[in-house]
Amino acid sequence: MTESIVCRNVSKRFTLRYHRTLKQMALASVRRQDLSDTFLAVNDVSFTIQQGESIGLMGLNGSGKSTLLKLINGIMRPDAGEVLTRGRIAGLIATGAGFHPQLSGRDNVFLNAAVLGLTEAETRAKFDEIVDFADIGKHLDSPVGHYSSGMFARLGFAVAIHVDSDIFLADEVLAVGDKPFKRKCMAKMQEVRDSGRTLLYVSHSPGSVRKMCDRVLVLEDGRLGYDGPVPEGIRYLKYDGDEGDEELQADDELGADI
Ligand SMILES: Nc1ncnc2c1ncn2[C@@H]1O[C@H](COP(=O)(O)OP(=O)(O)OP(=O)(O)O)[C@@H](O)[C@H]1O
Repeated sequence: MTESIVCRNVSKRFTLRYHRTLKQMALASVRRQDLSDTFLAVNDVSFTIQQGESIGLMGLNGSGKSTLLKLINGIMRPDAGEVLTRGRIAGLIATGAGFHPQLSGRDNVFLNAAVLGLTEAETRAKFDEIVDFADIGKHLDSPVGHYSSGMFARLGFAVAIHVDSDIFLADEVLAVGDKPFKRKCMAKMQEVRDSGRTLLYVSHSPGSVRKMCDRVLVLEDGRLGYDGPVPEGIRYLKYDGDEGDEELQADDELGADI
């Protein structure tokens, strides 16, 4: 087996900023007190993912999932520990990331693909497929600064999924897309999984994680609370008690990020 992602005692610290009165600031300055609080968004997290594994990254809002993906992707550096990855990484982490607002969708496909490591010729060869998948019609030639968040996600996901990567990171992909697009994304991610690429998929939806993943990591206040099989992970999160709630169930069937 080949290791694909290794995190060893990874931590990331952020500064908590909140409003202070002028009086509080003046007093702190006189007393030479430091008014900034820091906290660990990712706290001493360790795990190993083998090439071809499909992992659901779950946890409540603010538990550190997106931060962990950014550390794996290399957008951020850890303050402690180390992150090792093997091969090319693609994915959709933050909607609109890697897009230039004043350029058209068409130009942004080339820009985004270049950022992900594709040559111009490679992008040209995949261009029609990418545009077909995004299905944003005549908006392809409008500046992306005027796009809705759903259109951003469509184009970003379309580019990322068509890059031949070894690791695919998916965060919030399904949160803003409409239902037909969500179905399309799920099908495409299943293809990614079946092709032996490593899939790390952030989701709040037990249904889509059951469908897509063979292992679950659960973050709790930045710490890795659970790492193991999917059904137990969903039970650990207490996400398995929605049986009576028709609205949640309907969303879940589609694999929506609720
Ligand atoms: N750049 C930053 N500076 C300061 N704090 C940050 C920054 N990015 C994230 N945080 C904080 O770190 C914590 C973890 O955020 P993160 O986005 O990783 O959570 P998440 O699990 O992805 O949440 P959600 O499910 O809501 O998307 C939150 O408290 C968030 O406010």
